[in-house]
Amino acid sequence: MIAAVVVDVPSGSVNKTFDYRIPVELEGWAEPGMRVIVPFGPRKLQGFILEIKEDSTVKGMKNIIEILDPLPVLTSELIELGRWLAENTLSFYITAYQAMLPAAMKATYEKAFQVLVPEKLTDPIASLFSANNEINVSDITNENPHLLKTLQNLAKEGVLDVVYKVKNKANKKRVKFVSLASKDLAKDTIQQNQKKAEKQKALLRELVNRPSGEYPLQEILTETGASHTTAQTLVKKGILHIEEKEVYRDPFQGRKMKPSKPLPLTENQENAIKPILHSIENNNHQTVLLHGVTGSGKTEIYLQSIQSVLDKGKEAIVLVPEISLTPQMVNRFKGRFGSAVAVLHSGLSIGEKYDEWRKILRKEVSVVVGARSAIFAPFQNLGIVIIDEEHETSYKQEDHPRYHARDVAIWRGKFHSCPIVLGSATPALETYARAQKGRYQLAELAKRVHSNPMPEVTIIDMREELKNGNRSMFSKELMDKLKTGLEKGEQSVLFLNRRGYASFILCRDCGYVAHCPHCDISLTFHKRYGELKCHYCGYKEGTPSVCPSCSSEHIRFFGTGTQKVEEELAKVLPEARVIRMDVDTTSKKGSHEKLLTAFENGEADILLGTQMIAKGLDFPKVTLVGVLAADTMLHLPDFRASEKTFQLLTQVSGRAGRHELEGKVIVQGYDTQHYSIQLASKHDYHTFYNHEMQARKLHQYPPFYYLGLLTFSHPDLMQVVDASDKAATYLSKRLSHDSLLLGPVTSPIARVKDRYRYQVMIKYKNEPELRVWFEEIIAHFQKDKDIKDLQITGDLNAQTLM
Ligand SMILES: Nc1ncnc2c1ncn2[C@@H]1O[C@H](COP(=O)(O)OP(=O)(O)OP(=O)(O)O)[C@@H](O)[C@H]1O
Ligand SMILES: [Zn+2]
Ligand SMILES: [Zn+2]
Repeated sequence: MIAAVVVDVPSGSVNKTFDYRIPVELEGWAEPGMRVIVPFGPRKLQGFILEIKEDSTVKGMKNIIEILDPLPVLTSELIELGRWLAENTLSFYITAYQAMLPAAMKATYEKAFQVLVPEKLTDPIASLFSANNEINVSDITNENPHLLKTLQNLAKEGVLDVVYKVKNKANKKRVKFVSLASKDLAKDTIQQNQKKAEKQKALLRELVNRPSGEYPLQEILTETGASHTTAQTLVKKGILHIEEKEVYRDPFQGRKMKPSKPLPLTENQENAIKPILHSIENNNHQTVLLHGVTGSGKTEIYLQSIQSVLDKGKEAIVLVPEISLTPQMVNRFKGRFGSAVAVLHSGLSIGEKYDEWRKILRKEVSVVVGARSAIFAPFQNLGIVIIDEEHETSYKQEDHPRYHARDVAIWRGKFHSCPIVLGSATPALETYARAQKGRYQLAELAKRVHSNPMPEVTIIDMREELKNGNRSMFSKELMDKLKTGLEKGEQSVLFLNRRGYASFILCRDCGYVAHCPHCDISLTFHKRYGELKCHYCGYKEGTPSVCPSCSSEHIRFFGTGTQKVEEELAKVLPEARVIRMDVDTTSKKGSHEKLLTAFENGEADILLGTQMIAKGLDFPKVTLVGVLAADTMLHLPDFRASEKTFQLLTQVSGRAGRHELEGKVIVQGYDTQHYSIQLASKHDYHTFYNHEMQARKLHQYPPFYYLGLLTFSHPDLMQVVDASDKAATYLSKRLSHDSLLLGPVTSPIARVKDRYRYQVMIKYKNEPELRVWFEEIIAHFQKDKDIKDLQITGDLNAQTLM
């Protein structure tokens, strides 16, 4: 039998399957979807069997060396999905398949020298191989590049051999345990009064004082302050034993989950869940947009839909944006479905992720809650996919393969004839437009559960505050409300929008922000050249020293950090207990959860934070939400700036007054007249939608046009300019006249890691050949040996241009 294998070489010329013979001893075992190790040139590579067939026309076929999996890790559905994914995202097949699997299953490769003719080796080389017949190349290069040359020469002479090894990343969790070789020996060592070895003695004393047995090495080291080297020294002296053992990983070990029962649905919820249940019962595919205001009970609808899927013996995937994948969120699903739930998110270690994923493959769970890549969960009887906060940009992967989880979900929904539910209080414009056209079914929840009102929003113009002599970052009203909240023992959330920090200039007196005259986006400030620049069309102008609109000198770069806000709070409200949540305070594993739990338990009065506190939080005692600098994001060089601002303000406001206590929101900003701020304060999605659609139509942006984007990067600016120029010319000859070609221009991020970046943008409605042209361009430059280091990425449906 023959296996068609796609191998782990992400390159254009290898982007196909290769035929390998299945050796007799592996016949009957090999199946499509299994990982294998195959010879490829001089190397050994990991690959996936995509197909098993009777024969092949290939001459001189080699044998499969090894099969890595007892069962296929890619189901036949995923094999098909991978093909579609690779083709539609302009990725290599191998990249698409690897994206579907946990990182632990990706191979790493090792090159090593092995001794062929030991007699010909002289010292010191011979001694290198004394312990083992083999040395990894990676072990040498770091320490001694000179030695590498010697070994390479020996390999040329045939004294050494070069072998390629495939490593599986550690799949099982291993922990080092330490024990004493003999207690007496340890005691003797402690007695010797050697001054230097204090740490060694401390370590031994710790173990002597404990009941004999093994202890996790890390625990002992932490306890005694000794280092790994100290422990190793004692092992060499024969006083200690260290042994690695396997332990089981459970990210939710020892965590208490509050069990929950289905709630009787409100009338609104009853209506909204109908189309979903209908699709489940009739086994037909349907995409349902669940548009429900914050606190309208969307989650309860998700839970009950999942229940009916489980009742039919099917499985469910729930996607949640990474930053709202909080323990609170997970508990809502674990509380209802208990151990039937697996969780996949980036906070887990590679191994924990792998373990959770295996539970899915082994059918030990039937619900998975996770971030973007959980859409590839290898369920075989999928009954529903729910995408919460469907408008979130993190559902689009901005690296190969550039897929959008929403598109993959719909593909799988068609395959399994099951519903896809897109939930949001602020659906993406594209999504709502499709619902209006009837391509998606629309279900709306216009009211909060129990009809408690949406919080009242007050907009404060900080220019006015400045005029009235208030130079602080808090408006008078926000200060007053913070104080009242403190007195009443209620909680407040302060939100600082950090996106767009210092990248544009703003007049503190009149709110003026420089815009491109051609593109309807703000100009980006480039400190190095002291100029303002448009990242879409290349327009530029000098930085003004006075405001062009009101001649004020208070024109400056905008930006304030959370830390500064915290300091200011300590000055003006010293009695308030503040928890600050930003990248700095949450970088340690588990700290995110700790801070939220502390706030939930009332250990603080104010939660101050960035984007990460905007979503999903459901705290009963929060009555006030303050938004500092609501408008910073409006000025990002992004055609979605208004949409993102509206979404964010709506989300943040939605954190207030979700339960018995009434909520209040104060939004501060400079450009407060902007429709996205005004309409968010009125909780008016529909007007916003209509307004924004007009703007998009006028400026030819999605959802009226798709954006195709080709990005070029190279360390040499001239190469990038030249290549992008050629590509633009190539495309301009082929594009239909309904399409628009923009550029080449520098990318919004003009240089990354010393590589210059240029882009060509195509706005198009229907361009069926575009994928082929992109592929041709990419292939053309790959063949050109002179510009070897040129990287080109293509995206047929770019979500952002940043
Ligand atoms: N039918 C119901 N009866 C009683 N309480 C309910 C019902 N449905 C939901 N709730 C409660 O109402 C609150 C808000 O619901 P939920 O968090 O699901 O809203 P949401 O629409 O997901 O909000 P957001 O988009 O802001 O996250 C929750 O505390 C939830 O337990
Ligand atoms: Zn001004
Ligand atoms: Zn422009």
